[in-house]
Amino acid sequence: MVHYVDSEVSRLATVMLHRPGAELARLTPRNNDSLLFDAIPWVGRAQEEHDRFAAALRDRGVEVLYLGELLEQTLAVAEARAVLTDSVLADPRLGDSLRDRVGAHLADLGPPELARTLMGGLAHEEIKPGPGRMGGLVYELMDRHDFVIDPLPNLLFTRDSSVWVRDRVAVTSLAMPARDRETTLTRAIYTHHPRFAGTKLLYEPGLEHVEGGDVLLLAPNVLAIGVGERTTPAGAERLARRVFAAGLADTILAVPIAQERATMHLDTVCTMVDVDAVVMYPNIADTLRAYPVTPGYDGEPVVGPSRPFLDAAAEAMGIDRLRIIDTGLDPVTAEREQWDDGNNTLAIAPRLCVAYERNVETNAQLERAGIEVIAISGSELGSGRGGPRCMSCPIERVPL
Ligand SMILES: NC(=O)NCCC[C@H](N)C(=O)O
Repeated sequence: MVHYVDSEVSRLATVMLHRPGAELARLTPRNNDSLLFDAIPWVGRAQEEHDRFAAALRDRGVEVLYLGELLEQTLAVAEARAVLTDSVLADPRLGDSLRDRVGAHLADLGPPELARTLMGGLAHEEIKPGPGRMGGLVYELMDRHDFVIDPLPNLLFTRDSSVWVRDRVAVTSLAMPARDRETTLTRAIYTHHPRFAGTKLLYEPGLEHVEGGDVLLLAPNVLAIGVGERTTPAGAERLARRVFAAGLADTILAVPIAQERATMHLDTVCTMVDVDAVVMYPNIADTLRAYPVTPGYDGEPVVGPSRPFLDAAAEAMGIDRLRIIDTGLDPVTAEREQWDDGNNTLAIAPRLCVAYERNVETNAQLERAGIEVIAISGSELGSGRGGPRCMSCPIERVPL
């Protein structure tokens, strides 16, 4: 199997998506903020929207892998099952008595039900009764709707929990507690699923925070890493060190972005739509800066002075200039469409991208610039604040 990605825009051959399921039905007005959703999605409609997204990719010859199916197949491997079960049982909130009871519940589940539970969580009222399995004080003091295993509604955004750089995969280190456990699943898939046998990990959970939405493969030897609400400077530095040690790039641009929800990742303000073009939030285009990081003689990252991002990117990519296509037409439309993931396009070939249909002005700008847009509906999917790029983890692109 070929698993190789060295650009944002070359022809997409294989991608990992996650069809949203029971974990979205866990969202309520009481927990949606902490679970990082801005509204309560209509689950059935979100699934329809997602199915159309997947169909649009398949229609263009892209192989779509589903995280849920890969997880289920991974759980057939005894070691993976043990690792993943232990990871939820390690939660200190459980206490020993409830841990025993939850452990017995999980032990009774086959791979499909266990996969559903690891993704969708487990509520107090769903634990199977059993002789001698009481659950102790923790169980008694919980509300019946409380989670014994938290659901993972943001699995939908497969971009963030792993990112491929050439033939290696970085299993990331997610910053928000609501997403922390996602990488136990992606790590198990890449480590134990037969399809990924022999894959080398470039990064691991538990290291300094890095999220995939902050990593852009600007050109085969050039990465941009957003540093803001999610990826920390220490995370960018650690990833740079590892990328250099593996010889995967010769320049990394560390790009500070505002630490706000609207700009939680670099791909919320800028994504590539051609080898030399990005769709970008105009309100920051002139102020965005980059610190070029290159390998020193001993492989240690050497940091250069900060420069305007667009200049630094063009120079590192070896092109005259990076073309910019603006979000929206005016500052207010741009702000609205940036919030609704107008910048968050998924290129499936140079000058061909998937985007949310609601961002009418941005999509028109793209078309005017010669970029074909496959418009998908995302009224429900977007309630988690992520667009087509966030919802996709490219696993193979034809090398440029
Ligand atoms: N790359 C991205 O921008 N991903 C979107 C993640 C949205 C999710 N609700 C989160 O807050 O992490």
